[in-house]
Amino acid sequence: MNRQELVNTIREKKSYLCVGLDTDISKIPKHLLSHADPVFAFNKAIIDATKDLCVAYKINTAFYESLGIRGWETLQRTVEYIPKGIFTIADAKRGDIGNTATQYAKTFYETYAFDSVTVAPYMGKDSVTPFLEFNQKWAIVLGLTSNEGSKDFQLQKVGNTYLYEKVMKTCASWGTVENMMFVVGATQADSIGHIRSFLPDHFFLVPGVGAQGGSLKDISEKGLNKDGGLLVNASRAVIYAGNDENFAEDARNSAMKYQAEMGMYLGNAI
Ligand SMILES: O=C(O)c1cc(=O)[nH]c(=O)n1[C@@H]1O[C@H](COP(=O)(O)O)[C@@H](O)[C@H]1O
Repeated sequence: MNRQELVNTIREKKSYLCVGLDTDISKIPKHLLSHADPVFAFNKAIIDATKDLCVAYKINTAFYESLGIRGWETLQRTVEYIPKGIFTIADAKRGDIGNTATQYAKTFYETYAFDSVTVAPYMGKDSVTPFLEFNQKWAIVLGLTSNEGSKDFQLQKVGNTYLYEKVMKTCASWGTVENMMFVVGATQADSIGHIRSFLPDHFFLVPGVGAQGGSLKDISEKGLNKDGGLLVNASRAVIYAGNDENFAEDARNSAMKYQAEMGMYLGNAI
């Protein structure tokens, strides 16, 4: 999917919600366990219940890889089930030397046909640029992450500048606003305005609302740009909003609350 199509979808749906399919087989309602592929049965119901409210789905590959070959089959079924016109993210956080990075890019862009993959930039230019060489595909580079450990490296200063800022500016120079996005955690609301000042046009993938406590209001007020420019992810807060026969309806109600709030913020911004 290209940038303009994503922006149009955000405008049409009045939403920048990304639903995170971090589906843990031990957390899905027990009645689904009799299905041939219980995780897919769960994902299918969640997608059916939320597809009109969100503009992206993020599949965290760890939850699938941990199940071995069955997990990869579920991942494939799930990504193929996501309706065309909804942006797909393989949250795989890959990062390796050039020829290996190219294989990772092919895995997620070609074999599984995702629009994008999350990339850890620690190994530098030749670990990131292979993800930029595919038409209408996106590298989503870790910028300032939502977790406690972001203090260990990202929020250390190199000279007068935070390391995350140096990394984001350097990575941005390798790509364009058409093939690169950045992860900025919703728990980093104090910094998102500053990040927007030096990256005015990039899309940010913002995880950390819901279970991690980030404020949708704060990050929206500081992070939205004229094109939307945000994909705000909620995983557990949507997919595990309920845990019985009504789980899909509960997920829909949770997604609807986020979408309604986003509609309000978008109204002022784009
Ligand atoms: O790249 C990510 O998606 C990511 C980056 C980050 O800084 N923080 C973060 O939580 N994530 C992912 O976003 C999702 C958050 O899930 P919930 O906290 O359940 O909404 C998980 O899949 C995390 O792996």
